[in-house]
Amino acid sequence: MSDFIPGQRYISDGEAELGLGTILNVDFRSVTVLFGASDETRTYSSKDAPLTRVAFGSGDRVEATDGWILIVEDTKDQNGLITYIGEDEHGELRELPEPKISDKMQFHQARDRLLTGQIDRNDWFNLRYRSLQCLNRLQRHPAFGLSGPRVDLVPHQLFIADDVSRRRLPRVLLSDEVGLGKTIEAGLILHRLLTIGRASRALIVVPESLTHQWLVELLRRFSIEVTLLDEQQSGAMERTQNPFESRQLILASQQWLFANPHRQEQAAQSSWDLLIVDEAHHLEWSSDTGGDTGYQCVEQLAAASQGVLLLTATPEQMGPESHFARLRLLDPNRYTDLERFQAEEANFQGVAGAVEALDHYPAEPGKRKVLDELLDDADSQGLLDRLAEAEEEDAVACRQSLRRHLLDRHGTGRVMFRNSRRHVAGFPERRLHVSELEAPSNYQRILKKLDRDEEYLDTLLIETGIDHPEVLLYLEETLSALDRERMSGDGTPWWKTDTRVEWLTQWLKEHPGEKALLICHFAETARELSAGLQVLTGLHVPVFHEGMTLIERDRAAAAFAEQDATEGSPLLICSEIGSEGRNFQFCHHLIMFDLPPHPDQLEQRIGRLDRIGQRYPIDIHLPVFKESPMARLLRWYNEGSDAFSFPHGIGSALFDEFGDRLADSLLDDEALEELIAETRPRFEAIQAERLAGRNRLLELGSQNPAHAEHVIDNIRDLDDDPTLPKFLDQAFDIFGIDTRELGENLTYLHPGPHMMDGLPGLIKGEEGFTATQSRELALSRDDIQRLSWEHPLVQEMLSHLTMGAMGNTALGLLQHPSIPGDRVMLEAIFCTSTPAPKNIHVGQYLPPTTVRVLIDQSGKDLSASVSFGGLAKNLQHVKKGIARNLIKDRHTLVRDLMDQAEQHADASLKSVVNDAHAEMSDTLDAEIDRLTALSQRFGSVPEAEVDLMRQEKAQLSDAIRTSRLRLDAVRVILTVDVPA
Ligand SMILES: Nc1ncnc2c1ncn2[C@@H]1O[C@H](COP(=O)(O)OP(=O)(O)OP(=O)(O)O)[C@@H](O)[C@H]1O
Repeated sequence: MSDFIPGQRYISDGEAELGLGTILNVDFRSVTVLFGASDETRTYSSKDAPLTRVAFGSGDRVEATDGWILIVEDTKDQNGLITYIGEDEHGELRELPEPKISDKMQFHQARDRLLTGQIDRNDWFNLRYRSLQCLNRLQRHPAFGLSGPRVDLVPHQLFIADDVSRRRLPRVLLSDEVGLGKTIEAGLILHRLLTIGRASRALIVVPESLTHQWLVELLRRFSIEVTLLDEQQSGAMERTQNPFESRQLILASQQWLFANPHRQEQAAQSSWDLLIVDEAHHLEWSSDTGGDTGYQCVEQLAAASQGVLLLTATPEQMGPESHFARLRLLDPNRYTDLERFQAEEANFQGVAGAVEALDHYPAEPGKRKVLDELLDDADSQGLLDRLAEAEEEDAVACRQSLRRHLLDRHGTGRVMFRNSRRHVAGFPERRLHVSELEAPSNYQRILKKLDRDEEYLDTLLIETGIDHPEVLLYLEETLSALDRERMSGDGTPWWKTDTRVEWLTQWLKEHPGEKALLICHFAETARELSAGLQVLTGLHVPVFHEGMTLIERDRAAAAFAEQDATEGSPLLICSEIGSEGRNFQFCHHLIMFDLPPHPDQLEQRIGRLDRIGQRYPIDIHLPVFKESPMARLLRWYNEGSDAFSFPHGIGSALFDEFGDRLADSLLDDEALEELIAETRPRFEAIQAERLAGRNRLLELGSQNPAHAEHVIDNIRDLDDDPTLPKFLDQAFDIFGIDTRELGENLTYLHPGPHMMDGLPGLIKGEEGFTATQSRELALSRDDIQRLSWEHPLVQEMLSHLTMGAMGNTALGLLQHPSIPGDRVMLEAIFCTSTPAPKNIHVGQYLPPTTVRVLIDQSGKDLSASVSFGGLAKNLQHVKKGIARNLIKDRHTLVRDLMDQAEQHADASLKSVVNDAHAEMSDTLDAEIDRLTALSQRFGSVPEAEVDLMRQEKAQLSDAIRTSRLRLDAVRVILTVDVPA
C-alpha cells in the first residue's frame, strides 16, 4: 500500500521545472500526478516514484491558487492532507488546504529546495560557490569585456577601446589610417559595453559591400551575433512590429537605409545604446545644401542613440565642412562654429609642443613657461609644482595627469582618434612599379584629337555623358561610350586592343602561384576585364563590384582568398567602391589598372593590402599609357605628394587646393610642371605643420603607451588566470561536455550523452568544436575557438551555475576522529543581491559577493576555522533518496540553523556595502570633478555627460545602500562516527 493520497502536493525530483504537482490517482501499482502549471500529467510506479512531498513549516510563505499569500504558523492533518494555518498579508487569520496551493509556486530558492528534499550533488554545490567567486572577481576586473575577443593585443586599439568604453556618452570618430583596425576598435567597444551591461541595443550601419564582412568579423572575433536586416525581412515583420525592434543587435546596409525614409523613421523610433557607422566619409554636408540623405539619416539616428561611433580612415575626403559636420553629430555643443574650430586647430601646434615639453620638465626648467601658458589653473599649477620636486615614480604620475589635462582641454582627442603608421610598428614597405605602355591606336586617336582641338573635350563630355576629368582618365569607358553613342566601332571590345590587358596576362605568367588584387575605377571596367581575360586566357577571374549582390561578392572574395593554388584564383578584379573596407592582406601584390581621381581613394586602395597582418612588402604595379592624362595624374600623386610611399593624410587638403588645376593640367604638360612645383612645397609645409600640430596632437591623444600597456597587462592577467582551466575541467564534467585532448594546447569539445541542453555551440548528436585557451594559437587558426572567461559557452555555464537553482543544495557526510557522530552542521552561502538598472554596471563596485557561514548544531560559528575547500574535500556523497530522508528527519533543526546562519551573515553585510560605496564614491567623485572642470571651463566635455554621471552616481548609491543578502546555496553536513 502506498502513502500517496489524492490532493497531496509533490514535486518531481527530476523535473522540478514542472512546478507543484497534485496527486490525481493512486492504485495498487501506480500514482498519477497532474502538474497544473505546465499542464503535464505523469504516471509513476508507486514503489519508487521520483517525487518529494511538499510540506511547509512555520514562517514559510505559501501562495494560494487565487493569488493571496499565507505566512504559515501551524498545520493540521485532515485524512492525510495538510491544512496550513496562519495569517495572510493583511494580518487576517486564514487556512489553506494543500490542494488549494498555487500550481505555479516555484521551488528554486535554496531554502525551499532543501526543505522539499531537492538535493543536488556536492560537486555542483562546490562549483557553484567557486563560480560566484569567479564572477565577483571578473566583474570587478579592469579588463572585463576586453579579454574575450579573438584579437591581437595591439596597444593603440586597446587604449582607444578602453578609453571610449568607459565613457557615459561614447560618441567618437574613429579615424585611424586605413587598415589600422577601426573595425576591431569598434568591435572591442561594443563587446565591452555588451559584456558589462552598459549596452544591449546596437545598430550598425555599413556600406552594403561590407555587411557580410562585419557579420563574420563580429561573430568570429567577438562572438557577437547580429541580425542583418533588409527590406524583405522588414516588410514581412512590419505588420506586427517595428522591424528594428525585432532584435537587439541589428546590422543594416547604408544603401538600403539611406534610400528609404520610412525605414529610417522606424530605426530612429527605436532607441539605441550604440550606433556604429562605417566608412562615414561618405556622409556629406555643406553650408549651401545641408546634409545629403546619408548625413540626414545618421543625424536622426545619432539623436536617438546614447553612443555613436563613426568610422573613417579619410575623414576629410568630402571636404573640411563635412568633416566638421560629422564632429557636430558627435558633440553638437562643442562643434558649433567651423571658423572657430579651424582657429582652434591652428593652436594645436602649441598644445603638442606643451605635451612634449612635459617630458623635459623639470630637467629643462625653461619649459615651464610653455607649460604655464596652457596650464594656468590652480589644479595644474599644483601638479607642475609637484613635478618640479618629484621623485621618478611620482613624476610619471604627475606627467600622466598633466598630459591628460592638456589633451582633454585643448586637444581633439576626446571626440576624434587618429593613429598613423608612423607610430604603429610592423607595417611593411610599399614599392611602386610603373610600366609605361604605348596606348592602343583607338585611345591614341582620342588623345591626339584632344591635343589638337580644345573644343573636343566638350564634345566628348556631351557624347559620352562621363564627367570631367574621368572622361580623360578612363579611356576604355570613354571609348565604349562613344561607340554606343555613335553606333560606331566595329564591335571590338576595348580589352582586345588595350595594351594593359596584354601586360596583365604577361604579369600573371611571370608570377605563377602568387595572388594579386586588381583595382580599377569603374564597375563596368572590372566586369568587362574579367570577361576579356576569360576569353583571352581561359582564366575565370572573380570580380567584385558595387553592382553585385552580397552573396556574389562574398563568393568572389572567398574564391580569391582560397589558399590552395589550384582552387583559388590568382587574381580578384575590384571596382573602387566595391573594394572599400575589405581585408585582403593575405596578398601583397596590388595592380592598379588605373588611378583614382581622388588621393583618399588612392589611400583606400592601398589600404586593402596594407593592413595589420600584412607580412610582406607591398608591391604596387601600375601599367600606364605614356603621355596620357593618367601618366600626368601619376606624376602629380608621386612627385607632388609621395602618395604611394606612405599614408600621410594630406592628399585631401592638397586636392581641395589644387584639384581644379589638376583637372586642367591633365592635358597640359607645362601646366602640370607648374602645378607640381607648387604642390610639392605646399605638401611639405602642410606635412611639417601637421606633424608638429594637429596630427601630432591627434596622435598624442589617440595613444598612450603607458596606459595601453596597463590595459594589456590586465588582459593578460585574465588570459593567464589559473582558475579558468580548473573551472573548465569541473564545468565540462558537470554539464556533460566530453573532451578529447588533441595535444599542443588544443581540446576537442563535444556533447556527451547526458549533456545539458542550451549550451552555445554544442548541440546533442552533432559535432563539437576545437578550442584552446591560448590567444596566439586561436589567432593563428580560424577553425579554433578561444576559451576565455568571456566565451559564450563559459558565460552560459557561469550563469547557469549562479543564476539558476543548479547546485544550490547539497548534503555531505563528514567523518572525522575529533568530531562525534550524528551531529548536524550547516554551510550556508549568502550572496549580495543588488537590484539596479543593468546599464549602470553596479557589478563594477558591488558584484555578487558571497558571505559563507558554517555553523554547528549548537549555532557556533565555525566559518573562520574550517575553510570551504578543507571541508569540501572531506565530505562524502550520499544517494539522493537517502539524503532526502536525512533532511526530512531533521526539518525543524535545519530550518532553525538556516535562520541562525542568516543572522551571522547579516552582520557582515554592512562592511561589504560600506566598502563598495566608498570605492564607488571615490572613483566617481574624482571623475565628476574632472569632467565638470572640462565642461565648464573648456567645453570639451558635453554637460549631458557630466549630468549622466551624476545621475549614475545617485543610482549606484541607492542600489548599493539597499543591497541585501539572500541565501544562495545551503549544504547540510551530517557527522558520522569513525568506525572503531
Ligand atoms: N588586433 C587585431 N588582431 C587581429 N587582427 C587585426 C587586429 N587589428 C586589425 N586586424 C586585422 O587587420 C585588418 C584591418 O583591420 P580593420 O578592418 O579593423 O581596419 P580598418 O581601420 O577598419 O580598415 P579600413 O580603413 O579599410 O576600414 C583586418 O583584417 C583585421 O582583422
